[in-house]
Amino acid sequence: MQRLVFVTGNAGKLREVKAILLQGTPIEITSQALDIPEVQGSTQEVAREKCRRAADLIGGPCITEDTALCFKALNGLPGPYIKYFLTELGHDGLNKMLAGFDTKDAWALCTFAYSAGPGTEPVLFEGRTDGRIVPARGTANFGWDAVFEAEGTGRTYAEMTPEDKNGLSHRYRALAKLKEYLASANQ
Ligand SMILES: O=c1nc[nH]c2c1ncn2[C@H]1C[C@H](O)[C@@H](COP(=O)(O)OP(=O)(O)OP(=O)(O)O)O1
Ligand SMILES: [Mg+2]
Repeated sequence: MQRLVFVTGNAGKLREVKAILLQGTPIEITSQALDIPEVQGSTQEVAREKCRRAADLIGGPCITEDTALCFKALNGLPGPYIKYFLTELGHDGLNKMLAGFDTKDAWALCTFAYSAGPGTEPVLFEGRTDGRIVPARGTANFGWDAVFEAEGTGRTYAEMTPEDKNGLSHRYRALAKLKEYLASANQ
């Protein structure tokens, strides 16, 4: 059994990561809720730096995760800053940001970072799910789930069962790569 500390302050992320990883992996996730300061920059820079700081804080191997929500009309913004946009503007405000643009296309991007311990360079695993921004639909219990309609489904994440979301989400796709990496590193 491989033990990994997932450093996150977000209960929704932890719930989904546990559900996805339970499907046949010898990885046990424990978590520490630390709110790590996040630098500005590309999604990769943000992810690397957060993981470095987390490894320093816990003094051992860990994973961290960053989620970006990227609007095509805005060249990928808000991207890694979506948390602040969501807090300040809400679901309605995110829709209004796109009012003057023809395309509501968007993508959700998840970046897991794995650090083998303090002083090591984090390795990144990205997963992306395409979709578009729509007026809120469904049970809004996690972040921007209600305003993100996943391509080809006609449903927002908030209208899906957890199983359906976890079968096609940005997080699921990134975790699949992390799982594969950990499995081969363990041989
Ligand atoms: O699947 C998702 N469906 C809907 N909303 C989501 C999802 N995943 C993250 N979110 C939200 C949480 C936060 O408002 C922002 C990401 O910000 P982000 O810094 O990565 O997360 P966080 O600060 O809440 O937790 P952490 O302690 O792991 O950094 O998007
Ligand atoms: Mg954060």
